[in-house]
Amino acid sequence: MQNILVVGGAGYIGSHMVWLLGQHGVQAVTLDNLVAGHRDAVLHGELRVGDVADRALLDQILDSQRFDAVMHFASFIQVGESVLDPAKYYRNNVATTLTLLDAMRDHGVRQFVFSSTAALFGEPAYTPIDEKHPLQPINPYGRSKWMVEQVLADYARAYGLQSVCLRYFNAAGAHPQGLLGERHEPETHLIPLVLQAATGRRSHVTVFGRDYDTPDGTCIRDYVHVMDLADAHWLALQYLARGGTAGAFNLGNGNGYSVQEVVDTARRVTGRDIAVREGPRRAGDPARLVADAALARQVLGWQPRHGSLEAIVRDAWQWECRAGGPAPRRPPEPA
Ligand SMILES: NC(=O)c1ccc[n+]([C@@H]2O[C@H](COP(=O)([O-])OP(=O)(O)OC[C@H]3O[C@@H](n4cnc5c(N)ncnc54)[C@H](O)[C@@H]3O)[C@@H](O)[C@H]2O)c1
Ligand SMILES: O=c1ccn([C@@H]2O[C@H](COP(=O)(O)OP(=O)(O)O[C@H]3O[C@H](CO)[C@@H](O)[C@H](O)[C@H]3O)[C@@H](O)[C@H]2O)c(=O)[nH]1
Repeated sequence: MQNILVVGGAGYIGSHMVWLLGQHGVQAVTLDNLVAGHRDAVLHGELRVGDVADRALLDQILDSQRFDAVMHFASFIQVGESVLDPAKYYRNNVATTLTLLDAMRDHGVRQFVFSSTAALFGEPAYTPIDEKHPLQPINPYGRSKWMVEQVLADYARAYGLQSVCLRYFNAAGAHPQGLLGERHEPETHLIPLVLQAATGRRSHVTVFGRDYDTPDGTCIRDYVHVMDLADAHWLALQYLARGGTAGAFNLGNGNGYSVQEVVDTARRVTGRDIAVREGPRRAGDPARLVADAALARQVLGWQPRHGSLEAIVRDAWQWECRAGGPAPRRPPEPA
C-alpha cells in the first residue's frame, strides 16, 4: 500500500488516520468538503477540498494518480438529527457513497475501508456484541450505515471490490502528543462535553437518564481510543493487501463504562470539579453497548494500546486544554 485516498480525512477520526499514514511512510490524499472537518487537521499529504458527491472531481482525483485503496470516513454523524432529517443522512451517507464506489469501480480501485458503527445493532439482544449479533438499527443514521454495508457485500460479489467495514463503538480520546483531537460543532459526545465542563467552556454536563438497568442507573458504553481505531484501519489495509475478503469487524475494548464513571474519571484526571445536572433519557440510547472484538484481534491482529478509560480521558483532556485546538500547521490555500 503506497497511496491512499482518505475521504473525510479532515474530520476527527480521519485526521488521526491521515497522520498515521504519514508515520508509516504512505502517501495520502484527503478529500473533504470541510462541512465538519478542519483544514489544519490534515497534517500529512495533500488536501483536496470538495464533495465526494462530485463525480467529476472524483474522476479527476482518481485519474491523476494511482490509489491502492480508499478509506471512507465522510458522513453525517448525529443520531438525533438523522431522525429529524433522514433525507440529509440517506443522501450524504448512502447516495454519495454509491458515487464514490462507482468511481472506484470505473477506475479499477478495488480496496475499501468503511467507517461503520455500533449503531447497526440497535437495542442489543446480548452483550458483549459480536459480529453474529442481529443487525437492527433503530435510527436513520444506523440504517444508512447498514445500507452501505449491504451494498459493499453485493459489490464484492459482483465487481470484486473488497472492503472492510469497521464498526466502531464510542470513538474517544485524542492524539497522545496533543497534535489532533475532537472538534465537532456542535459537540454531542460525552467525553468532550464532560471535559469542556471541566475547563469552564460549559457550565455543566447533563446526564441523560439515571433510571437505566445498569449498576448506577446511567448508560454504559465501550470507549475506544481514536489512535487504536487508526491502528485498526492500518491493519485492515494490510489485510486487504494480502488478499483478505470483504468483511465486518467490531471495534471496542470490551469494557463498558457508565456515564457516571466517565464523569468520575474526568474529575480524577483533571483534578477539577465538574458540575452535573440530571436530565431525562435521550431518545434512542440503548442502556449498554459493549463490543466483542475477538474477530478483529484474530483476523486483523488488532491489539488496542490505549484501552483504559483513564488513558482515553487523559489524552482528550490534553487536547481540550488547548481550548479549541492548536494553531494551524498548514498555510491556508488560496481561495
Ligand atoms: N465518532 C464516533 O464515535 C463514531 C462512531 C462510529 C462510527 N463513526 C463514523 O466514523 C466516521 C468519522 O466520524 P468522525 O467522528 O470523525 O466525524 P467527523 O464529522 O469529524 O468527520 C467526517 C468528515 O467528513 C467530511 N464530510 C462529510 N460529508 C462529506 C462529503 N459529502 N464530502 C466530503 N467530505 C465530507 C466532514 O467535513 C468531516 O471532515 C463517520 O463515518 C462516522 O459515522 C464515528
Ligand atoms: O451530554 C451528554 C452526552 C451523552 N450522554 C450519554 O453518554 C453516552 C455516550 O453518548 P455519546 O458520546 O453521544 O455517544 P453515543 O450516543 O453512544 O454514540 C456514539 O457511539 C455510537 C456507537 O456506540 C456511534 O454509533 C455513534 O456514531 C457515536 O456518536 C450515552 O449514554 C449518552 O446518553 C450524556 O449523558 N450526556
